[in-house]
Amino acid sequence: MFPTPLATYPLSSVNSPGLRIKVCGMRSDNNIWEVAKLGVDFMGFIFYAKSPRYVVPTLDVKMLAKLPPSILKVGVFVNETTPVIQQRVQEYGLDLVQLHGHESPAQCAELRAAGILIIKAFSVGADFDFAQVTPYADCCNYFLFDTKGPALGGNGTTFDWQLLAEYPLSVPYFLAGGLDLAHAQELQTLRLPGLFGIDLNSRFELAPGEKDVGKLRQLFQKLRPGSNISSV
Ligand SMILES: O=C(O)c1ccccc1N[C@@H]1O[C@H](COP(=O)(O)O)[C@@H](O)[C@H]1O
Repeated sequence: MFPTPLATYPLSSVNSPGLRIKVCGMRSDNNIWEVAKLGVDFMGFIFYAKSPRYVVPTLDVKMLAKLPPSILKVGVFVNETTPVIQQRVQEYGLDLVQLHGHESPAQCAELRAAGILIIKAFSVGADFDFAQVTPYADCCNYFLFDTKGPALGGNGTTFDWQLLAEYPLSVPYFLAGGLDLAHAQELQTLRLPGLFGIDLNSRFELAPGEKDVGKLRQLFQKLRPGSNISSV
């Protein structure tokens, strides 16, 4: 069901056999470390200068290298050039890139040919058509479905998740857009074809880029009861 990604990353490199959890928009050392202790599977860093979560001025590359390899580091880019993405991947030791703009299938293929693993994001509105996703199926490792809104990401609003009940492809995807603690119960029972993980961002913040670790812990405890969330 999940051919490319799980072949690339053995299951043992991911903490949970259930829904994978990505926490995105991390910026500061202490906060990164505290979130790491929760047992997050993917951690996202935003390399988009117009975002309030832009990471370049605050991120310590050496600190990032100390994260356990079980936490996959995702660089989030918006309409960035291939050479810049490649440079950031090398510089920060990123495991995957999340392309959150209007990147073409050709650019995804180019990055993939360079050995880079790709999460391609799509903005979902009421009129969403999976036909726009199909050309990306052969060149991306994961998809991410976010809510269409005024900003290209980080809008903090949800979309109708049942639109994904019609998902016709085999590429696994992350559910994103305004996920909050209040969704815990719904997420526990959510069954959608291809759903691989969830992406937590602005609804778990004290300030842009500063995650509320207590609130995140509550969600982890609800989604992963009985797991040791402070094992790092
Ligand atoms: O968070 C941002 O500032 C951001 C900016 C540009 C592109 C993506 C961004 N974040 C991504 O947006 C989604 C949804 O976030 P939210 O839960 O609605 O706040 C998430 O995938 C982030 O990775």
